[in-house]
Amino acid sequence: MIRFENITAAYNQQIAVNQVSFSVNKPTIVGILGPNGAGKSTFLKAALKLIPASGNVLYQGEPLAKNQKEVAYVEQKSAIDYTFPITVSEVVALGLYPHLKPWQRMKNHLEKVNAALKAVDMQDFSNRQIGELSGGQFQRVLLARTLVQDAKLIFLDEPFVGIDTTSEQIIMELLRNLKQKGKTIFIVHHDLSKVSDYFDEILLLKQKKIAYGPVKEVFTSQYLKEAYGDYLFIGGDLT
Ligand SMILES: Nc1ncnc2c1ncn2[C@@H]1O[C@H](COP(=O)(O)OP(=O)(O)OP(=O)(O)O)[C@@H](O)[C@H]1O
Repeated sequence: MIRFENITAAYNQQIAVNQVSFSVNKPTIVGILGPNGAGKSTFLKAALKLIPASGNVLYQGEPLAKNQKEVAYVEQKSAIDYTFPITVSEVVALGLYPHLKPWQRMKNHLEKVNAALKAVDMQDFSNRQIGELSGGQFQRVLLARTLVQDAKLIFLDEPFVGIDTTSEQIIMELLRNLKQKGKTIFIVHHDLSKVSDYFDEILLLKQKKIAYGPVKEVFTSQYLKEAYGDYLFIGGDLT
């Protein structure tokens, strides 16, 4: 379904992601894990060609670039300008623009935006400025933008940083529903305690691929030691 081939990226000639290849063959929730600076965010940006990179991404056998409509990407929160004067419903509507034709009626568009806001339990905030939201509320709005886009492939960079447990549960439940509907979701994540709960498969990264596969096969002390070194302690069984 989707194949990443030799994804490589560098900053100032310093390699950040080195020849990463793997395939996902069915709707899956994929966790991208690794220590600070491992190249997790860079891998997403390189795969989506948001930064100069080499390698290929094939979706259904075709270059992903030919299927831009099927890609939704939510960047790390720190990369977003909260002071930009835009309302919640306007942010969500941005997800529709790749699909919206000029003659399509506004009403339809508003219905979709409202339905997506309802799905993330943010319907009461539609006219708020984004600068007036909490971190978790804002993350839910970004997810609503992804929902209206109706993309097959969803890439989320650290969606749970700084958000409360309720928001995290709402988002995870939504992502599981999206998987049931045939979507594949990639999540850069750093909290190792939730791995078995959240993900079907994981990519363990430390510049190069340490391992990719089902959680049971990859979330092992041997691979974790390779990625994180000797000092990692999670406690109890890993899976
Ligand atoms: N814009 C940039 N310019 C130069 N170097 C960068 C840039 N962005 C990232 N790097 C470097 O590339 C490497 C990978 O960074 P990246 O942000 O992809 O890691 P990460 O695994 O997402 O880290 P974290 O868990 O800390 O968010 C790091 O050494 C980082 O310092």
